[in-house]
Amino acid sequence: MSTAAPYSRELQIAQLAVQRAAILTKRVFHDSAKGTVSKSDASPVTIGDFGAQALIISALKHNFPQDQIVAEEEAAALRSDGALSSQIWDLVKSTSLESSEAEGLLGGSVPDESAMLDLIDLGNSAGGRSGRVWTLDPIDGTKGFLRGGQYAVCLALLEDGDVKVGVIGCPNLPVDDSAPLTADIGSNATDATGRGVLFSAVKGEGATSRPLTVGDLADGKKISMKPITDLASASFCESVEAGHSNQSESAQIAQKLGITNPSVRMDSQAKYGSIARGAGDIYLRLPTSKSYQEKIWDHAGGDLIVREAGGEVTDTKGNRLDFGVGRTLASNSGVIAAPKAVHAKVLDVVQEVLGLK
Ligand SMILES: Nc1ncnc2c1ncn2[C@@H]1O[C@H](COP(=O)(O)O)[C@@H](OP(=O)(O)O)[C@H]1O
Ligand SMILES: [Mg+2]
Ligand SMILES: [Mg+2]
Ligand SMILES: [Mg+2]
Repeated sequence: MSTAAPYSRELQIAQLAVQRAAILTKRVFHDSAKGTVSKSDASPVTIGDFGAQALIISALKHNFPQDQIVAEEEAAALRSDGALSSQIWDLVKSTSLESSEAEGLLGGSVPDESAMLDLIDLGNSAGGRSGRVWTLDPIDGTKGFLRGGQYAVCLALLEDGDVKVGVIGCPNLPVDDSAPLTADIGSNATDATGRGVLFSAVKGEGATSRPLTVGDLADGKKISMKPITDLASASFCESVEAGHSNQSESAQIAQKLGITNPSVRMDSQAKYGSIARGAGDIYLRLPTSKSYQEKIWDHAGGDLIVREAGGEVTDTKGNRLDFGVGRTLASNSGVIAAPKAVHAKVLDVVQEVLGLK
């Protein structure tokens, strides 16, 4: 008797749902009006974020009605702004996958505008340590999305707090896994021909990459981190936003490690995907304040994809990221992702520079 690969249905639905949402975000990306509004924390959100969240939750609800969902956005601002809501509805109702069979697997289109708002709000679960919880970032790196840099559509499944499936769609990354991490990957990297990558991982099954929008889902190629012996030639990446990660501490760390290349600054979980496929080596995210708690949707997919590609991911204290404490990584501080062979060395220098030892 043959048994299906673990989580194969969850993986397939997550990949199709991310592909469909990326069709929507790309449409918005090429539109001059992105319907940007400012959230209560002064961060931006666009009609692309809301639309992508509605489409992905619709697919999850159809396939896994019992599962909890922890998603970044909520519909409150749309319920009090009919014009914004109808702009999003125009996008959502007119975005579908080319294959009608695939559309059928996702449950087809969202019935109406009011159902769309309710779907967006289904992402309000508190998360936690028990049961199945999907975590969704419809557009990660909204600032990158707005400036024409990197962004990612991110979906992951947690079971009892442990990441089992991670899928990250990066419309602006080069398809070629060996394309080096250079500064221009971070900016003016629009989704021209040859761009758009879908990273996936299932716990214990490895990580893959494939073109985001063309070809068969089964075409994924195994990816792995670059074996690295000499840190002098390593490349490291970090946020574009200095408010999200301390860039002067990271420069000191790089110098102490003997890294000679300047950091590559790029938005979103495209950083995790890039190091997982060996285009870069190290991802540092150093806290800028004691009070900010990282969000689980900003890290769950990337954490699994990097670990399945042969990497280690911890916080600055050396602890694994704990996705089971709620909507945030309340018990962690920052992120250090690196190939297994050098992670301890990198962590040691991080702790020295941050005064943690
Ligand atoms: N002060 C802060 N410190 C760390 N991360 C922050 C932050 N303020 C916002 N963020 C998060 O940083 C994410 C982007 O990550 P990066 O800097 O790696 O591109 C944002 O995701 P969204 O763009 O989905 O809101 C947001 O959740
Ligand atoms: Mg946001
Ligand atoms: Mg995010
Ligand atoms: Mg987001």
